[in-house]
Amino acid sequence: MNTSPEITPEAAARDTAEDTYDVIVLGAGPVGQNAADHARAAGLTVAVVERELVGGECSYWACVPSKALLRPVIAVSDARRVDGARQAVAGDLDTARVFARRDHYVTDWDDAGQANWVKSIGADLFRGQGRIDGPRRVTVTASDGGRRTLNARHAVAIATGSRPVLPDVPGLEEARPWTNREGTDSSHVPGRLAIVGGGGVGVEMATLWQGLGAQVTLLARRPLLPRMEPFVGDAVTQGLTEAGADVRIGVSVTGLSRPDPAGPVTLSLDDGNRLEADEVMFATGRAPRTDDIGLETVGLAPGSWLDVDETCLVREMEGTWLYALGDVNHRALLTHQGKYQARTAGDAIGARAKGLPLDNGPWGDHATTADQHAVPQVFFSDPEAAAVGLSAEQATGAGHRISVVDVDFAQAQGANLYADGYQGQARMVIDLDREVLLGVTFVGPGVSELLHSATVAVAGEIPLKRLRHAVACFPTVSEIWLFMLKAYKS
Ligand SMILES: Cc1cc2nc3c(=O)[nH]c(=O)nc-3n(C[C@H](O)[C@H](O)[C@H](O)COP(=O)(O)OP(=O)(O)OC[C@H]3O[C@@H](n4cnc5c(N)ncnc54)[C@H](O)[C@@H]3O)c2cc1C
Ligand SMILES: NC(=O)c1ccc[n+]([C@@H]2O[C@H](COP(=O)([O-])OP(=O)(O)OC[C@H]3O[C@@H](n4cnc5c(N)ncnc54)[C@H](O)[C@@H]3O)[C@@H](O)[C@H]2O)c1
Repeated sequence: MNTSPEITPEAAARDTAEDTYDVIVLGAGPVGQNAADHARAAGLTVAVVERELVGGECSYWACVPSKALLRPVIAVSDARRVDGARQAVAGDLDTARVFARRDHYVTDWDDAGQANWVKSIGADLFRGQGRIDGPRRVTVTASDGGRRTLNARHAVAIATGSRPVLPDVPGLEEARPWTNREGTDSSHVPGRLAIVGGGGVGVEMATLWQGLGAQVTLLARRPLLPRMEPFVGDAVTQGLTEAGADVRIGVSVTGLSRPDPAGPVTLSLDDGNRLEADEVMFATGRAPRTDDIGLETVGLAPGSWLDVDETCLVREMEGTWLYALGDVNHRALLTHQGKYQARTAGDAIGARAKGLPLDNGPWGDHATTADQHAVPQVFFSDPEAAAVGLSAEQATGAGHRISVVDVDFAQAQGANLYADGYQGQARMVIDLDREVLLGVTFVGPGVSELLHSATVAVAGEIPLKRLRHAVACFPTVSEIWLFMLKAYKS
């Protein structure tokens, strides 16, 4: 792991002058990196501050390792759905190779490659804890205590991400629970794993660890994946159950105990039951990493999510200098959406710095309009879950007059050729006043790669009348579009 400080006390003492950059980016996750890239492309000087690993949670303890671990699990499952191939995958997963694959994709938690990339775009990397110290000013404290002050001519972009939130239940500390970190960096399969929380992290972790051979119990207060259409959670619950996991809905943990640190952990549940496991993981949501970044020095509440406008400027701030990108603005806790915000804001910072007019009306170059209308999301569960835009409930809640079209994938021959007895469902939510799509949801094997077609249709506000002319190839899973559009017309 490369976390060595680049600012030694000697270096700090040598360089007493304060450094001034056009833009300072706090946090070098995928979002901070994209903001830096676009600000550099606009010809601005950029300092990037990172306290842990360049690449952020996404590269080392979230998206990348989880998908590297999930892919073998889902690949085997997919093969088992195809007669003739099923017979060739009779054995267990080679967990050592699966973990080695993960280690490859996280570059053994060494960030040298990504740090070099930051330098290659002409930005300066400062390793240490960044804190805002009044308007347009950031101090960086390295792990050896060296301090440096950076001034920003034009902008400070906060891209410090989020951390897991654990419920305040008795025995939490003694239980030494896993979070997304241990759930993605462990190289040992626990015999019994209890996972608390039925959102994206809980569902993917249950899929993954059950697939790797643990006996998983997933404890969720509400039906799984509650932000998606209800049929998604039902299908994913069925998939997990068929894989051998014990999925319990409507259950909360009231206490934990692990008297022997080397022994099992016991969970007390609000239904009166107790559950013994070798490890317990909490996947109960996220909090912004804004508690120790000096927000109080500019009149903002430490630890708060940061409310932003369409260019990602923090709303409660005077002037046009403070931006909040990615998880910290709570728009959509997704890497791709944070990167979209970073590209947009980076370009807006460039335009503002040059005094150019902003193109920040709906769908303009400097507006994150898709955050409101067309956020795509894939959960790599088995079956996969994919959605973009609004669910039927969200659309109705937002005051749209809608029509809902539900179609079973079994109708599409392409789906059946993809997986024998393909089980999956699709839904379109249509704005009846404009005859465009407000949202699309798919659940089924392989639907992750189908989602972008729906994202294009929703973001492009393509009239359904025109969508009919976008012909899906025979025989592909995409033929579902034909059946959805036909069901709407009839
Ligand atoms: C298990 C899991 C799986 C996920 N899978 C997916 C997925 O498949 N697809 C997807 O789109 N999203 C996924 N997500 C969500 C995704 O990880 C986040 O949305 C994404 O990491 C946000 O990027 P970011 O750059 O805002 O924050 P981060 O990736 O968290 O990066 C922030 C960086 O800022 C640094 N930092 C924080 N404070 C300071 C400071 N004061 N000074 C200097 N540096 C600081 C941190 O060290 C970190 O490197 C997943 C999340 C989890 C937990
Ligand atoms: N493939 C992907 O794109 C992907 C994968 C994983 C996570 N993510 C993103 O990361 C973010 C964090 O995911 P997450 O699953 O940690 O959070 P989440 O907020 O999506 O889900 C947490 C769940 O835990 C439940 N919960 C909260 N407190 C609880 C308690 N005490 N006991 C039982 N249940 C409790 C909540 O009701 C909620 O359903 C999400 O926004 C998600 O979209 C994305």
